[in-house]
Amino acid sequence: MTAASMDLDQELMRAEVESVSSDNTVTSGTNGNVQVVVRVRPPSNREKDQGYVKCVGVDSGAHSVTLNYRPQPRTFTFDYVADEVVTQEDIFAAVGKPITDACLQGYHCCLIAYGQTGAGKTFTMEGPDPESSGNSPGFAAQNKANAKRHEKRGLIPRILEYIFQRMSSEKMQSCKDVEFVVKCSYLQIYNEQVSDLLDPAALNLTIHEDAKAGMYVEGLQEVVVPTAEATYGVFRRGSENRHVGMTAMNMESSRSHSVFTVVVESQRRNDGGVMNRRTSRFYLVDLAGSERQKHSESAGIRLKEAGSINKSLSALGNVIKALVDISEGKIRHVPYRDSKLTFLLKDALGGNSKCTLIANVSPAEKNIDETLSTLKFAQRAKLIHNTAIVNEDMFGNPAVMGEEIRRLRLALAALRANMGNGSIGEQNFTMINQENPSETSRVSRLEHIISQSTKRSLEAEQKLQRKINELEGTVQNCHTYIERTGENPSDSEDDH
Ligand SMILES: Nc1ncnc2c1ncn2[C@@H]1O[C@H](COP(=O)(O)OP(=O)(O)OP(=O)(O)O)[C@@H](O)[C@H]1O
Repeated sequence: MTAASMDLDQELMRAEVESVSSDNTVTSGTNGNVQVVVRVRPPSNREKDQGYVKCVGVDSGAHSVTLNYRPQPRTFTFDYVADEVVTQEDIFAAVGKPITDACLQGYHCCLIAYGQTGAGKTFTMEGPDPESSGNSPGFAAQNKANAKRHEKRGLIPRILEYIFQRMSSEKMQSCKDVEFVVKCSYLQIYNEQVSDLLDPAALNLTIHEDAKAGMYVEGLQEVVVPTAEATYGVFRRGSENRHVGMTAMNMESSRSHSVFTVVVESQRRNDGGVMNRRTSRFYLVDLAGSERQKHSESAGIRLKEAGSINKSLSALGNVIKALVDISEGKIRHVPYRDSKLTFLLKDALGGNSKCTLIANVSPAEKNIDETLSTLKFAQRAKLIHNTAIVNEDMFGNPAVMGEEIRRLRLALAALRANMGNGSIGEQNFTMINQENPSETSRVSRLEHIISQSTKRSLEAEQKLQRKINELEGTVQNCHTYIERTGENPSDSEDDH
């Protein structure tokens, strides 16, 4: 077995293990629906002072949340539910780790925090505000106070740590060539305008769509980052710019959507010289507060903000609704272009990406209507079906790649035979998909790799053929010249 085939088999085995992981992990199988998590935060001091009444019950075993709504309680089931005692470490283990593993395998990923203002979105994504207890980077637990903060750090610092840890252990363990490059960028969408949080002068940027690269923002700064600490430093710098902007414009954090993007590029060379290059993009999204805006109380800047937030969150709701209709077999136009947020997140919602939504809610009865609306939104999002693929290219010597293609075709044929079906028609494929999803996912991964390799190999062969044609043309010209003049052109060149 070649090194490349061992890599592939290990990769496929890992994907399979992940799709059958334990109940308390939000799994990241090869394809599937948006994963939805609900997190209920503890009551705040303010809620306690105002006569706190609890209205949310969590059954973590049944993955359900019950809202004591009158006259009828309402129960919702999700992929994972976290009550107020669930720690930041638990959330990372259940939600952050599986999606980061998928990102490191080459899938585009997206983690979105949704919920009303004060429901715990920023706490979940980042941890407590560093301003409130010194400017600790959230990594090193140098003293007692820091150790407490360290424990409370949110998903973003933990994800960054994990990405770099896994990359360095792969580099250490692997005897083959492997290179990683990590880049990050940070933007916010405020009043339907995209601005660069790493470059405060870059305002009103434009979002574009590219057939190969997907969605991208023109002029957005992308920083190459060597370590988790450096990446977190970039994130903190952007978050500080967000705060400066907020004070200048007198807005609260929940008035803008922020998107921190981490891009992981990897390149692995196997013994045969075939290169495997993967690029995955990980969006970490902290949305504006989802509470309904009271237009009558808003004026000036607030009115404009309220309008923009309503527009983008209702556009998000409409996109989700259309996608759910599509997953139920209806033909629908998906209005991604109705807001900057939905256009930017086009791939993450219903496209080539794995997506986890964390719906944050307050446990207090006074917020029961907002909580119900968050839970309904989250329940709808659960029905969105994404088709994520590993974003990889293979390239190298055409002969070696030809051998690789042959090997992959054989592996595919063996898999198909294993499924008791020599040629898989569309109908059979769907049937097998239902019966044996893990085998099918192996087949679709192999098919994707074969199609990518075939494309690369064809390109390399065409290039080689063009070179051969060029050389043959030159040789022919030389013969003609010699026949006509009796001179060898290279001799005459030497004369000058
Ligand atoms: N699970 C939790 N455990 C302890 N405290 C929490 C938890 N979730 C949130 N909090 C606290 O609740 C308060 C509000 O949380 P946070 O700022 O994260 O809300 P938010 O949804 O991001 O609000 P906004 O939309 O205004 O940005 C903060 O003081 C935060 O520390």
